[in-house]
Formats: sequence, C-alpha cells, structure tokens
Amino acid sequence: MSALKVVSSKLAAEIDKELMGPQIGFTLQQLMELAGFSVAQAVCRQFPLSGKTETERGKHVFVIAGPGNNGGDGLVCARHLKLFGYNPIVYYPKRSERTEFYKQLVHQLNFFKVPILSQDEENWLEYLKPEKTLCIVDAIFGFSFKPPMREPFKSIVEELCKLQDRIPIVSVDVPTGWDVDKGPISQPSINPAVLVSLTVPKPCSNHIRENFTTHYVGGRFIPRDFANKYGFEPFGYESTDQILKL
Ligand SMILES: NC(=O)C1=CN([C@@H]2O[C@H](COP(=O)(O)OP(=O)(O)OC[C@H]3O[C@@H](n4cnc5c(N)ncnc54)[C@H](OP(=O)(O)O)[C@@H]3O)[C@@H](O)[C@H]2O)[C@@H](O)CC1
Ligand SMILES: [K+]
Repeated sequence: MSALKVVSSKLAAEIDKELMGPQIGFTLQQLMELAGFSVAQAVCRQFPLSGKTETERGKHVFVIAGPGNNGGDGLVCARHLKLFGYNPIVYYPKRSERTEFYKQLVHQLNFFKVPILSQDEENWLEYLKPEKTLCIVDAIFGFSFKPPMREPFKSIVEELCKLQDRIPIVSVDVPTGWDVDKGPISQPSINPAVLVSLTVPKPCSNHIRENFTTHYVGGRFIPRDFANKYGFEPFGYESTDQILKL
C-alpha cells in the first residue's frame, strides 16, 4: 500500500460541488473535457504509437461508457484519442437522457467518425479481441457507483474480468465495481493495468496492485490554495502535461 494522499468520496463530491458552484463557476462540460482529455493522454503515455507497425497502430481502443459522468469522460476521451491517431470504438449501452449535452458528445463522435455500438448490441465482445484491441477504457462507473451492480453492466464487468489478463484495462477515476472508499468489494473485480485518478486520488486507489497498476492523476484544474484547503498538495504536473504518473 502506498502512503498517497487521498480524499474520501464525500470530500471529492464537495470539491466537485465547489468547483461548479457560483463562486468558481466551472461548468460540468469544462471539467469533463479536461478529464477525458487527461485520460486520452494517459492512454498515449502508456501505449505510445510511435515506432509501432501499421497493424499495431490500427488496433482499437475499446471505450466502454456508463450512464453517468464517468461515461461522459469516456466519450470525451474517445474523441481525443481519435485526434491523437488512435482507433477508438465506443460501447455506450445505456445512453444518458440526463441532459442534451450527452447527445452532443455522441454527435461529436459521429462527426469524428468514431464508431458507437448500438444500445442493443449483444455481440459487443465480437469487437473486442486481444489481437485487435490495444486496451479497454473503463468509463462505466466512477465515484457515484452504489452496489449491487445492475444489468447490463454486471455482465459487462464479468466479461471484462475474464479478458483483463489479455487486454489491459485503463480505469477512469475509480475501477468500475470498486467502492470509492473501500476498494474491490465484490468478486470478480476489475484489476486495471492503468488507473487515472481525477483531480485527486480516492481512497480506493490504495488498493491497486503495486507492481501491476500504473497510477496517474489527471484533471488538472485546481490551484494550490484550493488543494491546500482540502488538505492536499497540488500535483507536480510538468509543462503542458494533463497527467502525472504517481
Ligand atoms: N471533478 C472531478 O473529479 C470530475 C469528475 N468527473 C467524473 O464524474 C464521475 C462521477 O460521475 P457521476 O456522479 O455522474 O457518477 P458515475 O460514477 O458516473 O455513476 C452514476 C451513474 O451510475 C448509475 N449507477 C450507480 N450505481 C449503479 C449500479 N449499482 N448499477 C447500475 N447503475 C448504477 C447511476 O444510475 P442511477 O442509480 O442514478 O439510476 C448513474 O447513472 C467521476 O468519477 C469522474 O469520472 C468529470 O466528468 C468531471 C470532473
Ligand atoms: K471507471
């Protein structure tokens, strides 16, 4: 276990609320854009295309998006990956009706010709093959997940657990199915090859496997005094980087 500074789910929610409150005035869209952008950067850092063969470069990044904001981060990430020269494909089984904004993110993916598997795609595993897939982006649930997991996500996560020894998983903020504070609470559970914590790591990140999971922090959107107010030091991002390897 690392001695990493973490904030509880309750505090993470308070941070979010203040960032998007009347005093600071970020919009959800702004934060989600930066969050998804940083996850795309983590994929690039971990799985660089430079020096790769044509076949390797053509592999898919399979992005699975859930119904909430974690899923929204995934949709944004897919768009940036396309711009970075990757070949993303999105599985978005339960599309959010929460706001018009989610529909706009889908339109943008269409604009970039990123394939989105239809809501009733039963053969989604056909698009996910170790020889054809570079990695999976797990953007199903983040810090608002409450067990037990409902379908269709329960079956999806079970399949991911079977595949994860052969295809690396990049989890956005919280590995799906983990309790944000307690970590993996049910079996089987996702063991990501990469975890990208957003804003600040949550307590569950103390449960990642030390020699297995590469941990990044991303979502570079707070100044020093704001971090200090919530009890942590800002992260030492370099230059224009949106991620920092911890
Ligand atoms: N400042 C930051 O750090 C920023 C953080 N951001 C990101 O937001 C994430 C948090 O987003 P969030 O609050 O929308 O919640 P999230 O985890 O996506 O899940 C909610 C959805 O899941 C569903 N659901 C829940 N339990 C379920 C179950 N058992 N089985 C099935 N469904 C279940 C629930 O459905 P409901 O229960 O409401 O019907 C709802 O639809 C955070 O982790 C980070 O990635 C950035 O975008 C912006 C900046
Ligand atoms: K996730």
